[in-house]
Amino acid sequence: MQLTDRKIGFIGTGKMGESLIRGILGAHSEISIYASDVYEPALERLNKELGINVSTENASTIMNSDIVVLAIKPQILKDILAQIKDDITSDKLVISIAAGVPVAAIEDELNSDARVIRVMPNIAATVAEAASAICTGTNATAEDAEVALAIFRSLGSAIQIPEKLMDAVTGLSGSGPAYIFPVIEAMADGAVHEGLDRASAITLAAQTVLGAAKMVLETGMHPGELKDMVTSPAGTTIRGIHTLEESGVRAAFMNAVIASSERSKELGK
Ligand SMILES: NC(=O)C1=CN([C@@H]2O[C@H](COP(=O)(O)OP(=O)(O)OC[C@H]3O[C@@H](n4cnc5c(N)ncnc54)[C@H](O)[C@@H]3O)[C@@H](O)[C@H]2O)C=CC1
Ligand SMILES: O=C(O)[C@@H]1CCC=N1
Repeated sequence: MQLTDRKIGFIGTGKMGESLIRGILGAHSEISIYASDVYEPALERLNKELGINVSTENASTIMNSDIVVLAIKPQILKDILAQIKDDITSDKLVISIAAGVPVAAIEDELNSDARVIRVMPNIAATVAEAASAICTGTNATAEDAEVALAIFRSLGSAIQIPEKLMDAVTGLSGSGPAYIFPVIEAMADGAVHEGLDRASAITLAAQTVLGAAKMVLETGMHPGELKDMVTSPAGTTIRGIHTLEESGVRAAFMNAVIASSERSKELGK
């Protein structure tokens, strides 16, 4: 299966649509991308910067594409599906990235033979480091799942999961970059407090998060074991860890993931 033979269309070129387009072009510069949005200045900018085909007509994007990515807000998805229903023929694969919206709710708005896949990517697709999960709808074939996995693996990592776990993934990796950006900023703030310049502090904080993540992924070791490798008896790190534990940092992060997952469930109702 050659991804580069497929034409990919985006309905919605906001933050996530643009992130995915940039990521895909970074991985496969020769792929044909079509995109539509109601906001013309964004389309013009993307056409100028990335050379993609743009239109204010969703029907035009769909007509030109084999794969149609729905990158619009969950709250307007139903209305847009009603508008594009008859343009989505069974030869097209529909990929929805809308948080919370179940595949069945999308299928209900389209013709009965529509091939639908639901994906939860994240904003790090922009730099080909997204963490994505996919699940398939009633008519999506095994090849469709392979195509979706190939697209999202070219933007980072991607796994296939049962749909009932999509809300958990949304709370974890879909929203997760936004939990970590303030962590990087706050760690840098601490070093600025101690006299380091802002730019160096942000670079060191970000590289520290990147390096820690890479160690978890590449060594396969448990994060707790890796933490112990840094923590010398009566050293500096255990002092910092003690302070974090006193602040309830673990409960705070667990609660963030749980709250976000709950919101994803609400969006699906
Ligand atoms: N921002 C993120 O990090 C992530 C977002 N998502 C999902 O991606 C989807 C898009 O989210 P964002 O990009 O953050 O929102 P956004 O608001 O930045 O982008 C939505 C875009 O849809 C466009 N739009 C509105 N009406 C339209 C219409 N009738 N036809 C075509 N385009 C139309 C808007 O002009 C806007 O550019 C949402 O469903 C969200 O749940 C999923 C994972 C991560
Ligand atoms: O905040 C949101 O609703 C979207 C979905 C996951 C990340 N951003």
